[in-house]
Amino acid sequence: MSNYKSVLSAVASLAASAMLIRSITNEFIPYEVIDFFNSGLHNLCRKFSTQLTVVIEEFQGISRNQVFEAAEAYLGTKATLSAQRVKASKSENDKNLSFGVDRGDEVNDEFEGVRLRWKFVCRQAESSPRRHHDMNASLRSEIRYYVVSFPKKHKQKIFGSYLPYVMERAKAIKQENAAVKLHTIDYGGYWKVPGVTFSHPMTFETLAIDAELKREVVNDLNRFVKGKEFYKRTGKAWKRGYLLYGPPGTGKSSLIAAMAYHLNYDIYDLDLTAARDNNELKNLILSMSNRSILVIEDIDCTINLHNREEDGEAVTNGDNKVTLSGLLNIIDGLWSCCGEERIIVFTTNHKERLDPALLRPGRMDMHIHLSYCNFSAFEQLTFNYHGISQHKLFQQIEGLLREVQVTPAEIAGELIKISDTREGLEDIVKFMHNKKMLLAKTQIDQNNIEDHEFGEEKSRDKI
Ligand SMILES: Nc1ncnc2c1ncn2[C@@H]1O[C@H](COP(=O)(O)OP(=O)(O)OP(=O)(O)O)[C@@H](O)[C@H]1O
Ligand SMILES: [Mg+2]
Repeated sequence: MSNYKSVLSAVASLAASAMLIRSITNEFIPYEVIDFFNSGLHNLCRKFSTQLTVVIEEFQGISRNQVFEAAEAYLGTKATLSAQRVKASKSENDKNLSFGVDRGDEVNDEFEGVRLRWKFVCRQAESSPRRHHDMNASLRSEIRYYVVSFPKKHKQKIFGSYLPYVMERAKAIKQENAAVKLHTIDYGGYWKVPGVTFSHPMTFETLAIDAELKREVVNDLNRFVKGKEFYKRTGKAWKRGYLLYGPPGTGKSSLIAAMAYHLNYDIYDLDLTAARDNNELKNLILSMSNRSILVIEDIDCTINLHNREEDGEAVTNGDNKVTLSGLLNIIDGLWSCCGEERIIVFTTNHKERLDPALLRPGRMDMHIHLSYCNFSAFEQLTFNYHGISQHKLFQQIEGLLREVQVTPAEIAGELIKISDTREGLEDIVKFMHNKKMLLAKTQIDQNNIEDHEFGEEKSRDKI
């Protein structure tokens, strides 16, 4: 017992002496000297450690450190796997929930066999005289940084491959989570900032076009986004042009929406009549962001695209001085030398009305014909609207679709009226029969008119 007491009193007196020494040193020994001893001890420990620790501070001067931002996004995806506490958040412009590491928490990661340990550190900013030289730190109430530790011998791999990988992954995570934005032109001739969240309901899953054509388009887009190396190797600008043509209501605008969602690219909807002249058009193109789709709808209507030779100085569309040569210069010149990962889409109901210069091979990489509804598109529509993929009337409808030209928009319009598909599909058959009869009648009328005119001509000849 006495032994126990003496041990206790020895510990107490040791602690008291330590406190005393500490307060004396704090009072009388300058900070610089304490720092010197502390860092000496620290350096000694570091020399013998096999681990290397990298500190990633939140700020770099007044701007945010991009490595810190990347770590924040990247670790969010890891946090749900190994952290004790996870932060969840979502802003209006995000599609999904984002997760983050909570203060003081640790996350494990592994890269090509190397184990890494991340920690998110937050501490109160000191207002001690020692920190006054650091104006930013003294203005902030909290200092935040990540530390990542890993075996020293893998330094090269971590700096050369892992950290760049974290940056790349973070970029992709942010892009995946950002909602698609639609940009239109304001009165001053600039893109409205910020764009509005694009919420068209169409995706490639719901788009009803020929199944083979759909596959072709999706594959083409996938090749394009993965083509960074290809475009670099071949010296081609990382751009792609699509011309969508076909009658009204066949899904041209719907296809653009599906493309934007598939790629997660913003849409820049360029109304050529809203741009005052070629110069304004140039500025608009220059101020677009990468990973975006420039859309020019109804190109045959918004600009007089004929008479290329004349349009150099001509006022082609009322007061609008945007010309075909201006547009072509942009596609060939500016468009191809600024920015990357960009898509341009033209739509028209009348491909035959476009100037051949616009259709020249190499100008628009892919011409996509959106046509009347075929059976594969019909099946997709009935599935979208009523969740059915089989029906006794399908065979009859398949036959009718070969004879009658109906647009997907018309079929969609009929399907939406139906409440009970068993009965309702009869109405669609009726609708197509009516169209067929109308078509036959117009054909007969047309023939009668032609016969009549021919008859009149003949009798004139006789006279
Ligand atoms: N291929 C399709 N798949 C699914 N729905 C379609 C399709 N085509 C048309 N629709 C329906 O019809 C509506 C109009 O289609 P959309 O605006 O895409 O046609 P468009 O070809 O752009 O016509 P326009 O030439 O008049 O601009 C869409 O909102 C959609 O509901
Ligand atoms: Mg359209």
